[in-house]
Amino acid sequence: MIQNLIAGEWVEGPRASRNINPSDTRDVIGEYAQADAAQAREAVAAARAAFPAWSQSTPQQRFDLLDAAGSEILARRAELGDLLAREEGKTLPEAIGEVARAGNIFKFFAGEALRVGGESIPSVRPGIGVEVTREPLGVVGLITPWNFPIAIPAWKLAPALAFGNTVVMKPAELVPASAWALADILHRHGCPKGVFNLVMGRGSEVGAVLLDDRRVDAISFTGSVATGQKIAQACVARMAKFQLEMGGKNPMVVLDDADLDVAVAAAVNSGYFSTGQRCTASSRLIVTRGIHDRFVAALTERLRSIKVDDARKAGTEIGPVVDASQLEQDLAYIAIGEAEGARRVVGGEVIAQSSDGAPGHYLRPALFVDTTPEMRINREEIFGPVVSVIAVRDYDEALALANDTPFGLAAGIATTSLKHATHFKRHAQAGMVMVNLPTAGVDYHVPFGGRKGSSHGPREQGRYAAEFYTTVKTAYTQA
Ligand SMILES: NC(=O)C1=CN([C@@H]2O[C@H](COP(=O)(O)OP(=O)(O)OC[C@H]3O[C@@H](n4cnc5c(N)ncnc54)[C@H](OP(=O)(O)O)[C@@H]3O)[C@@H](O)[C@H]2O)C=CC1
Ligand SMILES: O=C(O)CCC(=O)C(=O)O
Repeated sequence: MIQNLIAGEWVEGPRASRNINPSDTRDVIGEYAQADAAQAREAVAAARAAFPAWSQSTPQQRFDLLDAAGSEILARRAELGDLLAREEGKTLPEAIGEVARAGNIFKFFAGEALRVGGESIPSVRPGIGVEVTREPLGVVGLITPWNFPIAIPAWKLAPALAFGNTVVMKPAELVPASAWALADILHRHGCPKGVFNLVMGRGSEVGAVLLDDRRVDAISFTGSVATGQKIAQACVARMAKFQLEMGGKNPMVVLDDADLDVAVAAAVNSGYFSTGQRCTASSRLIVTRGIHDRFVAALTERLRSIKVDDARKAGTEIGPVVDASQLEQDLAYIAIGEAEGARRVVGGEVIAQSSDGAPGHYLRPALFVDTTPEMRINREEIFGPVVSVIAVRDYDEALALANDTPFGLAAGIATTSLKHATHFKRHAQAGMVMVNLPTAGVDYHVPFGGRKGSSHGPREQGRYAAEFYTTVKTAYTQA
């Protein structure tokens, strides 16, 4: 059994879960310990006990740990990428890219540990000095999803540690291996006992402890809206700080003046790569009528030839869906789209096996046209390779529809018009806007997050991560 890390010790769980490869469901990656509530509480106690010393550690100590972890992750990107592709099902190049992203995130926050600063501001009263400093929060609980098994843990964990917090992390049950690799790396590089604790297990059990235990000062979560709402309620009830990154129904606008190749490439990447399982995926393509037919024809042709296969096979462009229940959700939405009167022009068929005959959760990427904004497929997050096209008259109608959603994570536009690109950047109601680029696949050193129902709390990543992982103190001194 592959163990949890609690108080610097590797510990068995009362149960174990099997980590299954979605490209070949006969392939069991390993048996991973599942912590129970009692072990989760032990992990919280360990993090609490480790906090005083870690919060007083020098920036050099934190830099050294994070920098060493980053170097190892980068050096092992091919091996860890293979593991990630095997447990989650994104393609090998995507998985290796994600591992590199995680390594770079550790390096970035190693630097941030050295840069934690403050301000000295003259008081409005004579003879008084004011200092503004940032302090760690205490114990931070990290609850992470399955779709970015190493990058999301990294972008929560690295800033938490850089700013002097101790951590209990609960990765998604479906993808324990990448999170375990992070724990192993930190442990071997001398992370002090209790500073980082890994508790793999069920959200309803292990996650629930993190939400309810008063010794946990803050929660950072990425996942579904439904779970995010539960987390918000639990944190508000005991006044814990929290940060939520949830779903998206991200629009990509394609205008008549767009470069067709650029628009199709951005749509394919945004909508279908990583099997559409990204909160930044564009699942609504809002297309003006002058380019609509050409765009749909070119996109359909590209999708007909796209290679859906084993995630780790050379040449695969789209891997499997992560598991049977997500595949069921994708198929249910395809049926809903058809029942709503949308026309499926390509894809949507289950493929039972890889090209080598391995049983997996494969789905041909689906495209709906003749859709209307009020259809459920245009309002709810599907989280699979299922995309719809909405035809519009002009830019103004496109912008209005792009913003007509309860979500606000990312929004894209394909256009050669500087006027429309500039206007869209200003008026898209989203946390991230992309011009002539996919909406998914973001940089690791700049803020990440959204508005409306997509996100709550301060931004993640880049310098802005300090807003969540520190608390500000204002000190007055009479000389
Ligand atoms: N925006 C995004 O980045 C993501 C969105 N999603 C959306 O969510 C849907 C469902 O995916 P799913 O993985 O079930 O998402 P969840 O929101 O259920 O899972 C995200 C994390 O929260 C944990 N969790 C679940 N329930 C609780 C709870 N009551 N208390 C504390 N933690 C909890 C999960 O644990 P565990 O899984 O181990 O039980 C996991 O670690 C997807 O189909 C997709 O639409 C999913 C992933 C990422
Ligand atoms: O698009 C990306 O690079 C990040 C997406 C993401 O964080 C998510 O899907 O949860």
